[in-house]
Amino acid sequence: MFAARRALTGAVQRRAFTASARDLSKVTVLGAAGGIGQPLSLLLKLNPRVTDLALYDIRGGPGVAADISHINTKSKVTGYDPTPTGLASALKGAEIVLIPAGVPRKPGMTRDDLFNTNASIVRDLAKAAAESAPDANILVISNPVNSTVPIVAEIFKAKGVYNPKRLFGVTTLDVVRASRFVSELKNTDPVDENITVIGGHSGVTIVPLFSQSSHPDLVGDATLLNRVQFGGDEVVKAKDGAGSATLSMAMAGARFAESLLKAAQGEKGVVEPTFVDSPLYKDQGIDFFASKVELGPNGVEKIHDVGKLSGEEQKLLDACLADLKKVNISKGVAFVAENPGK
Ligand SMILES: NC(=O)c1ccc[n+]([C@@H]2O[C@H](COP(=O)([O-])OP(=O)(O)OC[C@H]3O[C@@H](n4cnc5c(N)ncnc54)[C@H](O)[C@@H]3O)[C@@H](O)[C@H]2O)c1
Ligand SMILES: O=C(O)C[C@H](O)C(=O)O
Repeated sequence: MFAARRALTGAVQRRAFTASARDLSKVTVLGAAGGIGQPLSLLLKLNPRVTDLALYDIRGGPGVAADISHINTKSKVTGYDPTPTGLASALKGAEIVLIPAGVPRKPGMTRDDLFNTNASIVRDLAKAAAESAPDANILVISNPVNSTVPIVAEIFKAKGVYNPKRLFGVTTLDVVRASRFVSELKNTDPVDENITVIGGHSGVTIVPLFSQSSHPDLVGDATLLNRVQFGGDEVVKAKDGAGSATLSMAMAGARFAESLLKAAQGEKGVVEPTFVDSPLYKDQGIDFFASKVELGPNGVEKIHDVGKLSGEEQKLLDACLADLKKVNISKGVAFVAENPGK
């Protein structure tokens, strides 16, 4: 009798927890007044799954929040400045933290050239997140993603709160671009194109797998491959000194956040390629890798392996792995070891 009552109470409590998790989804954007931050915040305000939107920036957070808060959707919007409690308040209770804070490229720069500035920005924001939102899903947008994600991991490890299932490098823009570029070539609707992109998020570490799409004939199309791998450069060049992709990135970031929220709210089969702490190439010393990841209430549910590749794709993957190993990941890890910050 008592056991039955305990079981019932447990079930009710679990339901209550699930219901409250469903009802309350706080999303925090760090760098919310920037080129990505503003349209990203706008898209999140339009998402009915988001109940609380916290917008933080070193300048302009409250202004963007006041503007967006007039939009007639249900969520509550709050803006934060870097006051002594601003960042912690923005983070407290967040289910998802998106980080687009940092400087963008100018023509002639690689993403790696951003490392010196963005590494410490991401490190310090990661520290704040580890302290105020240790259980949140952290979505890293700031470049170079292949190095900034390991920085966040090192900080969370140092704080004793690292959960590899809740850290994501956002590579969705590569998938979005690949689908769009293929649809242009094949005269199809881009929403029907689902191109898997694996590896990382810069140059040769971006590896689209056309052999696994409905257009295997596109394997070996060097122009298309170059456009997917260097799509970011196309935008940097066109903006001519005014920054890099912001609007398409905002859409990609909002899509990834929506996928996480859907999965957290119980939807099954939500799969997105993303750069995560991955077992796939750890034996080669590569701790982070983007492949298709099934998302769930705990973040990463299942990491898919890369599947069958064509010979050409295998060569692209080999080049990607060499770059990830040689430069990107270890650079982030070494940065935190040498510059632990305050
Ligand atoms: N992952 C991707 O696919 C992808 C795509 C596009 C851009 N990016 C990267 O996103 C980053 C942001 O790009 P952007 O175009 O929005 O740049 P931006 O300069 O327009 O905006 C950056 C914002 O970050 C803020 N900021 C700087 N330091 C901060 C800190 N310590 N705390 C909080 N906010 C801080 C700035 O005030 C600014 O509002 C860049 O590093 C860029 O390379 C990544
Ligand atoms: O290209 C950049 O520097 C920004 C971003 O990573 C992109 O792919 O557009």
